[in-house]
Amino acid sequence: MAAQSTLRHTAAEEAIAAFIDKYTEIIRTKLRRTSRTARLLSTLALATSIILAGLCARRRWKRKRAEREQGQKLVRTNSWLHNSDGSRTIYVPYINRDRPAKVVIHTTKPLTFQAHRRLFLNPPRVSGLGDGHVPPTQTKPGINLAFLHQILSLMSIMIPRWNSKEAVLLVSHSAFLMLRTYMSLVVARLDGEIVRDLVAGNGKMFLWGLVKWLGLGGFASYTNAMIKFLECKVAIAFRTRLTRYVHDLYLNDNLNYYKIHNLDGGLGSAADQFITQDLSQFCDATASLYSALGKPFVDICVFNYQLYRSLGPLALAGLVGSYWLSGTVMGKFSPPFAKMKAAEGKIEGDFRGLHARLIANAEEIAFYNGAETEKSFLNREFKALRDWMDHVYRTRIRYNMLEDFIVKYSWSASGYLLASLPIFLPAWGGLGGKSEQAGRAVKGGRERARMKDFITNKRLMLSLADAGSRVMYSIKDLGELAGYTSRVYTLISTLHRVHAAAYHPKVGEDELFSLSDVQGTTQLGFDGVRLEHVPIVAPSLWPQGGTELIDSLSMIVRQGDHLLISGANGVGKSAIARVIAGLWPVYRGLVSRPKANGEDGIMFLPQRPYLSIGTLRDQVIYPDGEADMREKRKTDAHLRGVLDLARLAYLPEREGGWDTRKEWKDVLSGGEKQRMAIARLLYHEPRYAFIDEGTSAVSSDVEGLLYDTCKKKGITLITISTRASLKKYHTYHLILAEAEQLNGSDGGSGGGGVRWELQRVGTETEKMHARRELEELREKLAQVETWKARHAEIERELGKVWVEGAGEEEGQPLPPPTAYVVDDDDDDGERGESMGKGVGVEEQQQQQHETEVERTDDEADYQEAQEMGVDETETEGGTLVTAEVDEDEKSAAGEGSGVVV
Ligand SMILES: Nc1ncnc2c1ncn2[C@@H]1O[C@H](COP(=O)(O)OP(=O)(O)OP(=O)(O)O)[C@@H](O)[C@H]1O
Repeated sequence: MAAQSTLRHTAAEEAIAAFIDKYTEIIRTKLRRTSRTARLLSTLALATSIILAGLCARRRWKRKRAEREQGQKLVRTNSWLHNSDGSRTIYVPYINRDRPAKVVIHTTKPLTFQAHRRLFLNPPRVSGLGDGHVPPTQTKPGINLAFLHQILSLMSIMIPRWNSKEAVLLVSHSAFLMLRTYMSLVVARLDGEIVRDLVAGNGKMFLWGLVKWLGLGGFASYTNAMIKFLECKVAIAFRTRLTRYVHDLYLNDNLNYYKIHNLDGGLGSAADQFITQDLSQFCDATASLYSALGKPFVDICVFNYQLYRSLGPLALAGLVGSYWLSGTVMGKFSPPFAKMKAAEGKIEGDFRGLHARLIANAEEIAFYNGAETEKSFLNREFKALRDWMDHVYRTRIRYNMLEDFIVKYSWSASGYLLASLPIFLPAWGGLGGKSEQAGRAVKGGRERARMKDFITNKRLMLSLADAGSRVMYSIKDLGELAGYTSRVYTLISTLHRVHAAAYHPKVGEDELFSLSDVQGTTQLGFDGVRLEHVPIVAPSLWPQGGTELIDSLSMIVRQGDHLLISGANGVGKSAIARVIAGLWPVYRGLVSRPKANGEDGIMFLPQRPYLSIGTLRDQVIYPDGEADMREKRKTDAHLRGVLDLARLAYLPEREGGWDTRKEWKDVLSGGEKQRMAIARLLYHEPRYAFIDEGTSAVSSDVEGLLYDTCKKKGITLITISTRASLKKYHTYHLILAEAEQLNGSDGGSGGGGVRWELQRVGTETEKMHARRELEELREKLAQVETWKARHAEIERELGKVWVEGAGEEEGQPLPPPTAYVVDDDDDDGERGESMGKGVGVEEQQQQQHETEVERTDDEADYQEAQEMGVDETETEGGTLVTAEVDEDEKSAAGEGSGVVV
């Protein structure tokens, strides 16, 4: 054996050596024939190309390394890159890879949205999705024409071009599906052959059949795995397209993310459920249905043809008949899966929404100790979900029974029947029948031929039954897909409606101040903030009309004219900011404002400070990212200066640097959050800024400094506050108040009874107003003096009544008025006076009763005054100040005696 192996080894080596010699000789001969110069040149070319390839490889490696480092830095700083074509490059950290993945995101073009409006806002009448009017009315989800229109419309987003990645994935998926069908055919034939050889006792062929079987099995397994893989890839690709499209439509300058909840209301409060869960389920269902329907469809065509050939036309008619019957019966008894899925999505969304609310408001709920109440809300919602799921499962039992019986048993029975055709009715039995007739002549070969044909046909029929059952099961899946499709279509059509402001009422149904009644104009690019005859209206959800807060407001704020807007709670102060920011519609009149948000434009600081996810740096520069900051040539040192001005210089050290990531809304205190908002203002340096109660939690000394800093930076401030004390930092004062509270106003009046008045701070008119107010206060004070005198008089009289004791005359002494301290010194004279006046018992009792009533009223007033801690409000030189109650005056007013004026 060893000698044999050595021999074989030597032979192999010799063969290799001969091969090398042969080709070396060829090269040598060729080289000998070429000239010296050619040889030199080719050597040079070879060396150059090697050097160039090396250089390229090095450069490529360097670029990759720089890219990787940049990616890691961008991930750390929560930032991205702007590309010249308007796209963004972001780096996504992989969980089990040290390198982040690079993703380029292209924003959907406005033209694409316009082109798609036709599909989502003006569906064809035949689809039954509304009557051509926008917004389209909702249809019941189901397998109908509306479903066809919806899925085709969504397909135009998911597969935008025939050469897109998604189309390529689908084509490869289809190729593998067809390959698997072909393999099933080959397997069916091989199965028949193996059984035939086994029955015939042909061992060699039987073993060879097994080898082929195993080889085929390996390839079939690969095909199946690829089908699954490509199905998932298609689902992810669809989801990526749809999610990016929805995000571009949802989060843009038109503020659709605000309007969809606050103005349109078409999605309820669960847009997140639509975008996350429903969208993902829709994509999974579409991709799996493609393979669930695509493969069985191909299978059915191919296997039916094969069976037609081997079993004859009667078998084909039988097969088609059994499909038709099964489809009709199952269709009749099928529950409305689409509707059920759509309803399930909604209830799931509501439940999830409640949990999201709990997380967002955890601190507030914890302070109120509201866990029990929140739990009962959650349990109630979950019960609704559970009841619904119970109902769905119960409905499914009947359908599953029917489905199982039809697919597993009735089809196999008909399969046996059809397979017996060539045996019992050979004339009608196709190829099988013919071979049956031929086999009768060959003794012994008949059984074997029958066996082979039967096994092949049985396998074909099994595959056919499998394909048919998948089609039948897919009817249910198709119904569920219709439910998801309806939800996703509703999401995108609602977004298109909000984006295009496509609100058209039916004739004669236009409500005042509804979304279809928006007639105002917004002028962007104005250097200032101007409102001309603009009604301030709190909008209601479409199609209801809004509530008018102020009927016509006109004002103008120019550079350097700082304006304070004050008024009672709920009067509509923030509403003005909402109208100017474009959150609420301009129903009438003209609104002019700067175009840009932020630098050189306008900025709005909302009442509730917002802190984003990300690093500490992101909190200061929001809504900019680090890339924007670098583009503006601003550095961390600049940010430190900004924080210093906002009195937050200690934050970077305390929190461990600029790149620290935390849940900032929980980390920063109320005042710190407000100062962070001011820091943002100082970073962006806009020309105009709305500050809505932006310093209410900041101490008054720091408040003054912040205002001065902002003004020094050239920011024109428009402050919204209930505190008139902020007036000293402003040039103008817009007062909003109920009509009766605003005397001598030369402003406008609101339909809701709200009037407005614009005053210049510190002018003669304002001083006059202040003087008038002072006069009124003095008058009130004089009244107080009169009340004091009257009170003393009553006390004296009461004292007399008590001492003389009218009850004594009756033999029933009156109980002493315990709340009153009787001054003995004064008593005698007054008692005499009283007696002299001859006050009767009844009269005295009446007097006492009246005094007690008066005392009760006065005590209530006093308590109120004490709770407020202030006595009256005075106006000095255009600044409202509050005067504390003078302690002496308090006691004089009866604190000591228990009587208050
Ligand atoms: N999204 C909304 N939809 C409908 N009405 C709203 C909406 N937001 C506020 N309102 C109503 O509009 C009115 C004015 O609200 P606004 O927030 O402007 O009050 P405000 O004067 O700023 O009060 P505060 O001093 O309490 O902040 C209130 O009656 C409020 O209930």
